[in-house]
Amino acid sequence: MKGKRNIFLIGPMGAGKTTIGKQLAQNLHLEFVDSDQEIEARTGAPIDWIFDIEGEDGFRKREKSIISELTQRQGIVLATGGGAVIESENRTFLAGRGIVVYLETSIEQQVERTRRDKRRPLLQSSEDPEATLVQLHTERDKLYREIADIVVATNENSIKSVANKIVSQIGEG
Ligand SMILES: Nc1ncnc2c1ncn2[C@@H]1O[C@H](COP(=O)(O)OP(=O)(O)OP(=O)(O)O)[C@@H](O)[C@H]1O
Ligand SMILES: O=C(O)C1=C[C@@H](O)[C@@H](O)[C@H](O)C1
Ligand SMILES: [Mg+2]
Repeated sequence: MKGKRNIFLIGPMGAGKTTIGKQLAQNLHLEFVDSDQEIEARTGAPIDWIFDIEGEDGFRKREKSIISELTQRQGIVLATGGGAVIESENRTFLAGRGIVVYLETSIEQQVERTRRDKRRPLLQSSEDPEATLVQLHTERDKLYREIADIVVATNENSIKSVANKIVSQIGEG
């Protein structure tokens, strides 16, 4: 059934997965879910605390369990964490259970959009956030592309126009 399909947004920090995901869910009358927010709600602690106390490994275990669960739902727009694609089982679930949309953004935009945010420990702990973003892009771009059904640039476009672009590309517009 058409209304039951899922849309999974992937891409780096600051690509707009959370922001655009909310708009897209509204446009398509689907439920919006954000894996980072679900992890925080269930753990009862913000992401930077989880990283401090359990390390990145602990966070990735929680993320794996959430992605496995959320991708079994139907009719959702899921904004994933920027590093969700690192884990091969997450890639399998995302690719197999919905339409995967890679939101692509320049490093400059990522730097700008994440500058004021204090909830991204990989950038907070870095002396050179731009270099960290370049490094992450080098490691992850191929993983995003491996599972993406469509790739959408979010650089110059407003949130609404990116959401509209996704709707027309996935064929519901
Ligand atoms: N197309 C856009 N135009 C202008 N601002 C944007 C756009 N997309 C996102 N932003 C802004 O950039 C910031 C980061 O966006 P957002 O939190 O949605 O990114 P994200 O991909 O969910 O990142 P993360 O992986 O860290 O969760 C927000 O303040 C948001 O309002
Ligand atoms: O790119 C990443 O590895 C991360 C992105 C965020 O969405 C969070 O999931 C967390 O800060 C890690
Ligand atoms: Mg987000």
